Amino acid sequence: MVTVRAPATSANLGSGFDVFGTALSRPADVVTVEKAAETTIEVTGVGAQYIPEDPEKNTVGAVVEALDAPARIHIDKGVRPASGLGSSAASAAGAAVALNRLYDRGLSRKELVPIAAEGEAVVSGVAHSDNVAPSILGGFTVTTAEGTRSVDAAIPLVVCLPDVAVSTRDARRVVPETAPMDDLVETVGNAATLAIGMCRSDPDLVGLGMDDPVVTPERARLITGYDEVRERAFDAGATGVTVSGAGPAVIAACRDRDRRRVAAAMLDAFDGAGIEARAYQSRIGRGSTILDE
Ligand SMILES: Nc1ncnc2c1ncn2[C@@H]1O[C@H](COP(=O)(O)OP(=O)(O)OP(=O)(O)O)[C@@H](O)[C@H]1O
Ligand SMILES: N[C@@H](CCO)C(=O)O
Repeated sequence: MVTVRAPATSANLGSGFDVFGTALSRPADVVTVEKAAETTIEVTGVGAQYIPEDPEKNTVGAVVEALDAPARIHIDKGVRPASGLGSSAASAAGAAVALNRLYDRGLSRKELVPIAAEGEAVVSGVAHSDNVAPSILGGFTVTTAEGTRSVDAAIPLVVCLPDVAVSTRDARRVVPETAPMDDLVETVGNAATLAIGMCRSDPDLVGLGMDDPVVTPERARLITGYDEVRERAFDAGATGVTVSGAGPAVIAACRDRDRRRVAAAMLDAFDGAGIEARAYQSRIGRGSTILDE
């Protein structure tokens, strides 16, 4: 038996659509696997009632197939589904790390990234790796067709999750098919700024680089209260604010001393819009961890 804690993640960070991701220090899924002749999946925890236990429909089923590793699997969800916090990816990442160990497949963490991404194709139609990569590797990750690069960074984050669901599949439908050259230039500049900020663990540069003129404005429309939440977070000291993943969670970078104030301001703004929410005072964290074997 192997048990793995797989963290929530935030993809995109504004300027890095389908490329950037960060592991969050909290929340997390806990995935336990045991060898079995046939694969079965049991899901408990936050939002478990919305998650299929059929291996064909759960992200973990695709990982089992890819590793040829049938197992009895228990997923204890800490990451709510359809949150923008890489819920589907956390389970897939945890299963990939756990099954690799259970069956002694000997794959490196980086080699497990495309395997876990197969699970994302099951739910969103695209095997994007920007959530599974940080959930497996930890830190700040950059994923391209050439593979994944990662760096540890110490950046305080606040993630505010409203009590509404947005599916990644739906949120991908509003992404523009093309972008004007000016927007492309702005996005490249922001993404490069953010990457330098991560390498220097500088929350000001990271926040500055989180702006995105192409994808985020379209997705923000799906989140009631987004503009107010963003403004209030900046007023409270956030250095950057954007949609987390496909939403509806909103993520802010800040300094340690401002984290509580930013969290309170974001919650208050959602409350003003009539939306219940919860805030995670988080930071960039480590990747999947084997808890027990
Ligand atoms: N193991 C799993 N954990 C969570 N959701 C799962 C899992 N397997 C299948 N799903 C399905 O995936 C969907 C949630 O995934 P989705 O990508 O929409 O949200 P998310 O992972 O929280 O968001 P994002 O990718 O934007 O961070 C739900 O429909 C859920 O039923
Ligand atoms: N990059 C993906 C992440 C989903 O969490 C998207 O934004 O659709």
